[in-house]
Amino acid sequence: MTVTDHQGVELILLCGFLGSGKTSLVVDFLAQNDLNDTAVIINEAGEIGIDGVLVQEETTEVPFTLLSNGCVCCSLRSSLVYTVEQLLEAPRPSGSPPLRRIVLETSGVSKPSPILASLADPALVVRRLRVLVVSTFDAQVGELNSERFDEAVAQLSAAQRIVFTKLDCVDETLLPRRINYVSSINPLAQIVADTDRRILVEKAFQCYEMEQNQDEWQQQLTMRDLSTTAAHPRIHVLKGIATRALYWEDVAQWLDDLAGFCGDRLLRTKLLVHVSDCAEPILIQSVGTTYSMPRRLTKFLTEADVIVVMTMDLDAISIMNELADGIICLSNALMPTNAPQPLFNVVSH
Ligand SMILES: Nc1nc2c(ncn2[C@@H]2O[C@H](COP(=O)(O)OP(=O)(O)OP(=O)(O)O)[C@@H](O)[C@H]2O)c(=O)[nH]1
Repeated sequence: MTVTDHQGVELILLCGFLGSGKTSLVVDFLAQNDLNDTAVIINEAGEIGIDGVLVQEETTEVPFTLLSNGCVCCSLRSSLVYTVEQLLEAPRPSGSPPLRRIVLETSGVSKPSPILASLADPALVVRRLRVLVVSTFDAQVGELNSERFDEAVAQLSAAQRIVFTKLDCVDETLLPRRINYVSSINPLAQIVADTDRRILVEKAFQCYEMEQNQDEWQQQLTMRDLSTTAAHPRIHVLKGIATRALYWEDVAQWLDDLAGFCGDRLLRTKLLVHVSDCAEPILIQSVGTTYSMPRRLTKFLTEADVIVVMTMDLDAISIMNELADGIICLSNALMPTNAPQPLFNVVSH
């Protein structure tokens, strides 16, 4: 892995379980904005593209592609890469600004991890595509989907931003409980739960523009206070601390080892680390075992490292036993219900 600077088009990977309100969110976004810097791709598992029709009803201005009859997380992976490449290459209509954002609405049963692996295609990486995972959470259905379907958990745990939908159908006294539940699955995600639909929709599709929003990033990288959060029975949220001065090569090796050991059980990794061989702190993330390109953060002032690993059915002790000589010590930030406390001590620095 090498460290690069970033710029370019942002791809908003919109996931969320079946019927959780993805298409409605896209339709509202197109309706309330005059978008000339955005393109939309809709993926539907079935042959008949209802979502696509709904979105096209709303706009004829925005470049639109339908990938139907299969999932972009399995059968349509090469079509997805080709489609994104075409959008990035297409000449812009005269008078239009450069393409800034592609919204990819995935089918409700897609898992984000394989899609992210596809989007890590070298053809897209050289075009500096940045990916932001946004997941919808149906506040009316609440916990049910993620209790029953692995896909729903994978979508929520992969997200950098979780947008609550159907808030108009939920008693507002229930909202703190819902937020608590979502935090137990993904304490790192930005939660968007505005009851004003217009504001919610705007926030849902906001580009990260990281260079301008360092404070927001810092806030998101720091885990929320989890003291009142009830833990999910299968999801482990682990925090890490460096046991000695870090070199980038060692960090890269540790991440490879972590992915190799955890495999499918690795849901999410987020590291902001200071390394001895680079003046700026480095940000690297994964969804599943797919790591994003590491980034140097030029405006990040904090001295503290942030290391968070989220796993399914795999605790800190098992990982620490496997990566025994590791440079990073993991402990539980949030204990799954009934799980034993770790036996090792966290080494501070
Ligand atoms: N009351 C209310 N209904 C909503 C809201 N969002 C979506 N719906 C309704 O929920 C149903 C499903 O919404 P969609 O936007 O099609 O959901 P989706 O996630 O795109 O569904 P799939 O494509 O099947 O995965 C539709 O009947 C919508 O009208 C909301 O915020 N409030």
